Amino acid sequence: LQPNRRLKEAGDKIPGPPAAPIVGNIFNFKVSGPTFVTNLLESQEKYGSVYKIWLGPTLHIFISEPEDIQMLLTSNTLITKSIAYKNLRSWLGTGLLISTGDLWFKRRKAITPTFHFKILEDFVAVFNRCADILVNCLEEQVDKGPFNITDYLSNCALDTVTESAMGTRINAQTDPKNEYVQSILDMSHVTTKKINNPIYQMEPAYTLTGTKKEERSLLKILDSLPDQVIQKKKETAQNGITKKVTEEVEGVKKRTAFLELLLNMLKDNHPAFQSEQDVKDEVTTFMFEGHDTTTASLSFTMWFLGRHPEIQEKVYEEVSSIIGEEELRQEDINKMKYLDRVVKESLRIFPSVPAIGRTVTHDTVLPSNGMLIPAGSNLVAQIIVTHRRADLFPDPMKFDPDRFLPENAKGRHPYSYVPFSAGPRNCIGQKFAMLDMKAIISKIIYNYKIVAEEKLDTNSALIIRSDNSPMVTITRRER
Ligand code: HEM
Repeated sequence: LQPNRRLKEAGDKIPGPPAAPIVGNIFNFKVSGPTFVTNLLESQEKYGSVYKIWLGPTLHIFISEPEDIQMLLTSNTLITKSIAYKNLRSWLGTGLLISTGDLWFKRRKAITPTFHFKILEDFVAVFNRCADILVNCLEEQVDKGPFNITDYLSNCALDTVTESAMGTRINAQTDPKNEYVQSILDMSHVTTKKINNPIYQMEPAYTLTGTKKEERSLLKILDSLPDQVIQKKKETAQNGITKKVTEEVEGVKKRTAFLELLLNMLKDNHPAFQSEQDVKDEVTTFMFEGHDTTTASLSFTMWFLGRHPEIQEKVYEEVSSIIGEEELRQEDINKMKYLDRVVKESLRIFPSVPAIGRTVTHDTVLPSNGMLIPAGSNLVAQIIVTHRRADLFPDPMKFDPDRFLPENAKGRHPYSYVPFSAGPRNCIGQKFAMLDMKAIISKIIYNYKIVAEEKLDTNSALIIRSDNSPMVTITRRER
């Protein structure tokens, strides 16, 4: 549990909160929970734009200068995720988010074509269908007073990713017995408990804890949905149905790209997919990454729109000039320029992934101040802190979508805004997410007027989410 001497010496030169022997900062610096973001912002204020904490023997160096973030994210060598991600392994296995080296490279190369814009065009039809179901589900809340809209949004986001990328319909929105969404939330909390406690890093000790027991039972639920999804897909593939582009499988038009491709690669003995577990790890990763981040961002955007009626009206005006009798297509969604800025601004103040970390595999120097970052430490890009810096975004907590008008963004460092990360390990689902979210929001605002209560509680466990909020009231728009 002692850091090596070199790490200790380099760490001692970097400012940071006082660390206790052995445990370091685990009691005075929580890397999750409701105070996480304030913690980051206050530490930045107190120690400057580069500071460190010790979690047991591991050194974590936090950065927020755009040029330092650029160095980290564009590096082709600093691609190994930080030690904290190890705690996700029991759940996400070798999936793209946490794998590294040659395996990550092969997988990324194999999966990238499945997010081609032509495939996304087919996915947009799914986003439309799921958003229409959401609008119907919300009908039960019209004029009924405040309710938490996040529950509706998360089931919709889960339906869109499962039906599009996996080609399987699970009807999360209309099936009340779905434990998966809650289990993801619980598993995120288990994972951050593990990150916060270095004792939990020692497997024999961790095995004896209640947290491990909770993890085991959650994994049973979290494993079962990807299993079902793969099984359903394999059955339809055996029937030869998936080969026909216009064919329908259980009422779902064949639009599969991702999972079908993975199963084909497994059949063809592709070096990136050697076992069924490899496929399952990716399905689990994409179902988690593909719906949880999107849900969080949708919830925050709904809150902002519900608090800013004038901005909501501008969105309404824009979407009602585009939505018509026909299904929305990709080009229609791309025309929603104002809504695009609204979502971007919401992701600035609440980036679903508030910070990302890399293991420093070789000594590295920070461009902003020439500080040595030693091999063996972890660098953490505090996306949320950078997004809220007043020197980069004046009056940072003001919700102002027009910050993203090209004329207003001129001169801003390109790495001062990175909600989807950047460089070789950027978010593979960025375009997917923007189309999905814009389709969903446009349909909600086209049909309903939203008013949100002021209270918004946030909580961080891997990603930043709204906690039991936003509470909103909806009324039907008459046209
Ligand atoms: C608002 C929505 C989203 C946000 C803000 C977001 C953000 C991010 C960020 C910041 C990363 C980098 C994480 C890191 O370096 O540790 C990432 C990676 C990733 N995202 Fe997203 N994401 C979103 C939606 C999606 C969707 C819809 C999918 C899939 C359909 C997806 C799949 C992934 C995957 C697989 C990775 C790992 C990529 C790699 O390491 O090669 N994300 N995302």
